[in-house]
Amino acid sequence: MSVGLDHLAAAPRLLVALDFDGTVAPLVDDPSTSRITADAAAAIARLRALPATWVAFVSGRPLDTLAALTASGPDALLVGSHGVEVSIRGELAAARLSDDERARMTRLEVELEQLVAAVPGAWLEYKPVGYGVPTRLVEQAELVAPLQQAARDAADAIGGFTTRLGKDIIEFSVRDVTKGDGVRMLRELLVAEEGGPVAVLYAGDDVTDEDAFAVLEPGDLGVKVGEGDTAAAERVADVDAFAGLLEALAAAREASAASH
Ligand SMILES: O=P(O)(O)OC[C@H]1O[C@H](O[C@H]2O[C@H](CO)[C@@H](O)[C@H](O)[C@H]2O)[C@H](O)[C@@H](O)[C@@H]1O
Repeated sequence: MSVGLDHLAAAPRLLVALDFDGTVAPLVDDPSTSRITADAAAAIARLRALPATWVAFVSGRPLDTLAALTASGPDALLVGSHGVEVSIRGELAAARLSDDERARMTRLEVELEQLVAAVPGAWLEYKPVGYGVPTRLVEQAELVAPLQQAARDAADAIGGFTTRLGKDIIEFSVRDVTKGDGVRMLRELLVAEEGGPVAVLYAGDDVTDEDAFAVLEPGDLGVKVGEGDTAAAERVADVDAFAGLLEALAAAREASAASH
């Protein structure tokens, strides 16, 4: 076990904040079929059962989808839509779009629908504060870059969109909020409730997770799942390896709790 995990195992208060796709659930072609692995689910259940230990999901997924995919109960801490939507133990902070935001989304929707219709295998994800254009199933790989550029141009022409390039997806949001904002909010919430510092483990696999790694503080640990540039201090190879890390953390924290 790394020094980082030892430290987290003994931390007086611990927040385990997890990205979903590519971190606890393997990437698949159809996002509706994504499932958290049994090993990750078991480790998360063990962590949740420990004192002063909280598990949150921080995802680009819409909040309702994230809640369903993580089988979240009333105690869940969820951040969806890359930080825009929040649900704290059932208390929902949904995104209320202004008339201007709604109008810009409608304009972009029309343009994106036309663009994906012209590229076999492309389709449109309709999200509460924007759209995703998944390209995983695009039949002709050479059409992906032009599609993404045309989608980017359409969003730029309308204005006011945050663009994110993820794994086989380009996404557009009318809100400039990030997963980093979500992690910061979760930490502040727990610090206020518990009256003391909270160590954070954040894990993620994609570029959007770098916003969360960027808000980590001394005593926290960032874990990058898979390849790619990262500011995270640790890296594991894949979803299964990360489930192993969660299991090791759960075991070490159980031992730490038993010794106090
Ligand atoms: O922040 P995350 O929990 O990682 O969610 C980010 C996006 O995840 C989904 O797309 C990704 O997973 C899909 C299913 O495995 C995969 O087909 C796609 O290539 C990945 O980019 C989801 O569809 C998006 O809406 C999320 O924003």
